[in-house]
Amino acid sequence: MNAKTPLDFGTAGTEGAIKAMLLGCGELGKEVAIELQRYGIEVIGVDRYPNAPAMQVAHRSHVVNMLDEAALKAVIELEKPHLVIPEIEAIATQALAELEATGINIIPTAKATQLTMDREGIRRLAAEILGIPTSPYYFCDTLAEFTKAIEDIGLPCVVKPVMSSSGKGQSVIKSAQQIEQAWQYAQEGGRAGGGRVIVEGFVDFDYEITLLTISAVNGIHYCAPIGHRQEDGDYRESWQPQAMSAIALAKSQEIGQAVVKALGGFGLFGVELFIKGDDVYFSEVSPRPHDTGLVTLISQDESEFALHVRAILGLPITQIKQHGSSASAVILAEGSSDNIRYQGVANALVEPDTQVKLFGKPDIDGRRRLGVALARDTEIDLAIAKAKRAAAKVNVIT
Ligand SMILES: Nc1ncnc2c1ncn2[C@@H]1O[C@H](COP(=O)(O)OP(=O)(O)OP(=O)(O)O)[C@@H](O)[C@H]1O
Ligand SMILES: NCC(=O)N[C@@H]1O[C@H](COP(=O)([O-])[O-])[C@@H](O)[C@H]1O
Ligand SMILES: [Mg+2]
Repeated sequence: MNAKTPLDFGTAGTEGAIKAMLLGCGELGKEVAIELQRYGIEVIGVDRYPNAPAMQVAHRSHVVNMLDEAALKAVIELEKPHLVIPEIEAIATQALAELEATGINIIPTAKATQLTMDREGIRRLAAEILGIPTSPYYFCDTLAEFTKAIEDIGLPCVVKPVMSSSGKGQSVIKSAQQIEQAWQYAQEGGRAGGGRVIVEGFVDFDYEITLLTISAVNGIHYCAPIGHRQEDGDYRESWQPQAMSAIALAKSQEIGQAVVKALGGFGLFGVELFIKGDDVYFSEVSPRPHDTGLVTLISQDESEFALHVRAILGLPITQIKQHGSSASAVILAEGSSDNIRYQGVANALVEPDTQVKLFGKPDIDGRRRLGVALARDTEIDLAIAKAKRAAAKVNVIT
């Protein structure tokens, strides 16, 4: 497994099993759990609610508030996993740092989980320590500081709570009249309640990508760039490969390499970049598989989930085979139900090179991503259109 602590592969459920604990059991963790099991790893799922997608695949699971340091430590001490694999950002990362110091292997490293949980940590690392281009930015604690920062940066600009994800509390400010409202919204959208926000200059990019970058025992590897479209802070469609100039791709890979090396450890990272002409701006990074990378379930011989597992088990990565123009389109639903059903799945699969994945989320209250449609075609535009057609045919009954 990890090059530092090589272990023999064992068999789940027996004495010599390698045990992996997933902190977060959503759709991304579910695919990681499946890939772990393909190597005979014993998988323990942990999330805030029962019957989460990866729990349905894991050997056993625990319902724990992962922001509660004591509760998180207790479940890790109880199970004594060889590998702790964070799947979400909202975790008591201080506890992970303490556990790492006692020899537990936190994927990719406790430092990576700490720096990426807080926008300030990762932004200062990238821009101020590594010297990577980013949007201009300020961190603010009060409305007065916020107003001053916006004057400096200029409009339009983007505000985000430092601790948030999936667009929560995030808004684009286009006129001075929106400043107070945006401040309020950011105060309500933070994971840890109100507090510090980041104000960023708006990057008028041509397109944005996720560069899946893998740090493995035999070096750094990249997947083909993934383009994506975001709406209300969440991705709607992603595609691979995104066409890019050779210069922009080389710059993107250089940034990916610098960031993952600074965060350390083995695993796959989702490096989010904005591209304008040949210029590349770093936005943020997930030290784990990325939602836009769901497209790799159809676009590559080994998905981002399989590659993450390969890397964290200390296995080499040789080649990553890409199957050509591919796309994913999310199946988003709205409603309130604890008996979600799906109609039209057969109809969604009538076209060749189309797949549907239903995550198995046990309930919905508001809007939630419940599945994804995947497609391949001869051109990117055709693949995106095909994936969207398939997603639209799945009718969610709440
Ligand atoms: N400075 C910026 N300029 C232009 N667009 C931006 C900027 N910051 C964010 N965006 C847009 O908003 C999207 C979401 O931003 P970001 O990734 O920072 O939010 P998030 O809450 O971390 O989302 P997720 O958890 O889904 O990654 C980006 O993918 C991009 O489309
Ligand atoms: N952008 C981060 C992301 O995609 N995270 C994925 O969504 C799940 C939470 O879904 P939920 O909000 O429906 O419970 C997480 O567990 C992870 O798999
Ligand atoms: Mg993002």
